Amino acid sequence: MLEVRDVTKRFGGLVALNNVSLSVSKGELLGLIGPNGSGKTTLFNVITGFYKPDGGRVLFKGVDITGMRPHKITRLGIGRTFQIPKPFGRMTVLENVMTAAFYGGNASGSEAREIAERWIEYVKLREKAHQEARTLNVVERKLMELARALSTNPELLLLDELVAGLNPSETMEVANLVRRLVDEFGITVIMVEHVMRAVMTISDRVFVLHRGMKLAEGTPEEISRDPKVIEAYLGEQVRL
Ligand SMILES: Nc1ncnc2c1ncn2[C@@H]1O[C@H](COP(=O)(O)OP(=O)(O)OP(=O)(O)O)[C@@H](O)[C@H]1O
Repeated sequence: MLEVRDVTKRFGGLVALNNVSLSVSKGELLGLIGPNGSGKTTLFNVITGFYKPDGGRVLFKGVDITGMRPHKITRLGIGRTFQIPKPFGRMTVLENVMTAAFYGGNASGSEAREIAERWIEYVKLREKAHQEARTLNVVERKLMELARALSTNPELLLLDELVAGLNPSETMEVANLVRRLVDEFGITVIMVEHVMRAVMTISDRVFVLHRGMKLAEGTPEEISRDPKVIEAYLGEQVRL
């Protein structure tokens, strides 16, 4: 479904991604982890066209999408959430999600409403659908962000720290919603996450970035006992 081949991205003298290769199969949930500043968000930005890589290629379903504009990539079937959601605060939840379906998913007006309502229901925000987005709390904003990404009708969904800032029970609730997207809807997911319990519980496979390079890749069990990974995280407040 997705193939990242030897991608390099520099910011001035800083090499944020150094020859990174990664592939994801259809229906897989890949956890993407790594200490702060290891290049996770940069990789998402390269895949979704927000950054043009300095080297390497990105292929989606066999099509070379390297350097394509973000809206075009969305329409090809790659959706994403952002680490810091920026909703239209004075628009309602429904309007926010409909906008994503309309512009990102290319749906007509009535279709957009139907799609938006379906995903709002899925993320359990139905009771808030007619409230302004600015009235939502942290969890609800995250869920609305997820509904917006889903409304663009993605085959591949990139989630950037979706559960950051949530309490442990909210975290597992949202993590389970994500797992169901894969199991019930066949959506392929790459999830960047610092909350190890969530990543290790729901991922099929985990990919570890460290200083812009691949450090390790394997099942959650393999990764949590990999000495290289444990060392990379030493000094960070994470439990593998
Ligand atoms: N637009 C930019 N301009 C300059 N440097 C950048 C830019 N975006 C990212 N970087 C740098 O690239 C490196 C990788 O950053 P990135 O945000 O991808 O890491 P991350 O793994 O997502 O980190 P975190 O877990 O803290 O979100 C960091 O050193 C960061 O400061």
